[in-house]
Amino acid sequence: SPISKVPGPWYTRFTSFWIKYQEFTANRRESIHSLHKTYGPVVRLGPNEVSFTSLDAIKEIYASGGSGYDKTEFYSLFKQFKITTMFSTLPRDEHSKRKRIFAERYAMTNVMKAGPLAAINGRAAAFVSQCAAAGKKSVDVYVLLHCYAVDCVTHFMFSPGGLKSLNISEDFEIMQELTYHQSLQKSLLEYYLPSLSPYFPNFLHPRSAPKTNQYVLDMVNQTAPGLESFTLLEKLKRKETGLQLLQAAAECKDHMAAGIDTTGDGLCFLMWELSQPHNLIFQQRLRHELISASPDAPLDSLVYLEAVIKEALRCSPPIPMSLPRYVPEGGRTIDGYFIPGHSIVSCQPYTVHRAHESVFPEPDRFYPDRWLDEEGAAERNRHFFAFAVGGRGCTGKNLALTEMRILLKEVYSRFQTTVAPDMEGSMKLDDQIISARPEGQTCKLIFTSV
Ligand code: HEM
Repeated sequence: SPISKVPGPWYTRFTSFWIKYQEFTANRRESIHSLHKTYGPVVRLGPNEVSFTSLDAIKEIYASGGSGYDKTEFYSLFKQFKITTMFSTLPRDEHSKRKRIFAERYAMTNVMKAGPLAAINGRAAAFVSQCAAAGKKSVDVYVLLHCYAVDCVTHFMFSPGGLKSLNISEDFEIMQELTYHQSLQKSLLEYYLPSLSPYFPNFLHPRSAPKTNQYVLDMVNQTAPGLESFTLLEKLKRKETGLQLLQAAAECKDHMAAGIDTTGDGLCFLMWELSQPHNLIFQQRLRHELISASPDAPLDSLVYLEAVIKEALRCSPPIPMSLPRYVPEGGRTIDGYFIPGHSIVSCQPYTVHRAHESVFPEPDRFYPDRWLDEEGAAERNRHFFAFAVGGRGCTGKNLALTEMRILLKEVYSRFQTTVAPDMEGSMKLDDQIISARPEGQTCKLIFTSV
């Protein structure tokens, strides 16, 4: 195979066992990263799989023809209620039809309407009041940020039926169900051994989420009028979308899952970084900008706030792993290598953000100020891959960024955060199927009023 000419360990010419083993042991991301350090921008992961890091490869794989190459069956793992959603649709033509339904709801013009903003501001205020109430005691922001993220996304989809997991214990249980699970190996077993899956004993199946399922079905089946006009569900229930109720429910559940760990973990890594003693200087710069900005200044015009957000998502992208795609029929030449049709190709945000030292010097260092320099700004933005790119890039990007901006403004214009003395959990990236979360699933900080 022409893939045997691609650099990589000799055994990857003959077997995909090595990369599957890395996947099962939650080492796929780190292993691919170290292969790129050894072999350069193109590496062979198996007889039929290659990983890339260059901008040209990103454009070809994810943005050629608008949406890039088709997704692989890996994404079938993300079906909801056994139904294929926009995220788990593999062919790009089918995907773009489905995407048209969502585009207007996730556009900045809709996210910035008074309704969604009031909901996000309300949840940010609930977050801040819990931090203030803790006084000198530590606050586990890992928990509260997951509550914040699930509250915001459910308000966006179902208002006035959004969750209040920051305040209501039944809603808190839904957040817990979505956040605390260990399904990496179980999901991979289903993916690699689908025909055996019906015979697996119960403990080998990924944990179900009965409370979440019931909540989403209740929201979708409710017939009483009153769904706010900006909500996703209001759009999905319209006849012209052609969606059955269960399809609408599957999409909503998918967006709920897509919107909780990503935004929650992204904010958690960010606040953790800003709370390190050697990074308090960046926190001070952020606070200075927030306090001195005019109250009417749009949040996306605050350059230091943007720099902090981008730097956190660059260092610890919530979806840091390979986004696999099939090379189209006939094969394609990518970064100078001919790759046959139906081979699997991918780039992983974690490595794209670290492999180009001329664009991001000292790539492992959290250094928001790098985003302020006008020189090289275009290159940095082009290499920013946390939300992916092209037609299959993140649909919820505008919502996620708005949630992040509002929460950070509320927190850092009021408090200084520092690492709590009783913080013992590990903040190492712990890989899940495609996303990664803090290993200890806890992040204790002290909030001191300023
Ligand atoms: C910081 C927060 C977030 C990050 C870093 C992020 C990142 C990403 C990435 C990298 C992808 C592409 C995945 C792939 O191709 O395999 C993606 C897709 C997606 N994201 Fe996000 N996401 C975030 C928040 C959200 C939120 C809040 C929502 C919705 C409420 C959302 C909904 C989606 C959906 C529906 C897709 C699938 C798009 C498609 O197939 O066309 N995301 N996201």
